[in-house]
Amino acid sequence: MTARRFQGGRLVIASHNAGKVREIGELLAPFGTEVVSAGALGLPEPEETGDTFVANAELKARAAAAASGLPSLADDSGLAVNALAGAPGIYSARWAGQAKDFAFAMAKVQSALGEEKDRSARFVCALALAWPDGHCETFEGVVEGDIVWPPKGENGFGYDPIFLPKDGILTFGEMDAAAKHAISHRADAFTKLVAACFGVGN
Ligand SMILES: O=P(O)(O)OP(=O)(O)OP(=O)(O)OC[C@H]1O[C@@H](n2cnc3c(O)ncnc32)[C@H](O)[C@@H]1O
Ligand SMILES: [Mg+2]
Repeated sequence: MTARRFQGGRLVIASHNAGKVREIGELLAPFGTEVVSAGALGLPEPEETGDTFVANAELKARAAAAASGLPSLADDSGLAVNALAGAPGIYSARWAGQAKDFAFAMAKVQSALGEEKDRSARFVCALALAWPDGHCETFEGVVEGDIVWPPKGENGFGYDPIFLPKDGILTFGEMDAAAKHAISHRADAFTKLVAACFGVGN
C-alpha cells in the first residue's frame, strides 16, 4: 500500500525537546515545509504509554494532530545499549529524571556498563506523521556505534557526547549538525519518511 502524502501547508512538530525540534527543522528545510512546534501551539505533552518507539511516536503524533487540526510529525527515539538488554531504550528521556539532566543520565549508562567489554549501542528513531482524521504513517531509522567515557563534545543534545558512531573518530557531541545528519538515526528515518510522504527520495 502506498503511503499518504503530505500535501503542504503547516506541519506541527509534535515534540517538546528543543534539540529534536531544531534537528527536525534542519532535516525538513530542503522541502520548504512551514513548521510550527507543539510548544509554540501550547499543546500538552502526552504520557508515553507505548512499549515501542513506534507506538510512542504514533501516540504523540495522533495527539498533536487531534489537538491542532493539522498534520503532525512526532519523533520517539533513544539509546539502546546491547549489554544492557537495550536499556535505556524507550526510557531514554526518563533516565534523565524530572530535571532532564543528561549528565546524570550519561553517568547512569556508564555505571550500568561498569567493566563490561561490549560497549556496542545504537540510537533508534521512530517518526510518525499523523493527520487529524486519524491516518498515520510510521518509519524507523537507526545508527550503530559504541558508548565512550568520558563524554566528549558540546554539540547536539541528550546522549550525544557518549555516542561514537561505528568507524567514526568523533562522538555525536563533537560533530557539527551536517556531519550528524549524514549518518544519524533521525536522518535515516527521515530519508524513509521523505521518500514515502514527500514524494522525493532515493
Ligand atoms: O517526547 P518529546 O517531546 O519529543 O521529547 P523527549 O525528549 O521526551 O523525547 P523522547 O521521549 O523521544 O525521548 C528520547 C530521549 O532520547 C535521547 N535522544 C534521542 N535522540 C537523540 C539524539 O539524536 N542524540 C542524543 N540523544 C538523543 C534524548 O535525550 C531524548 O530525551
Ligand atoms: Mg518524550
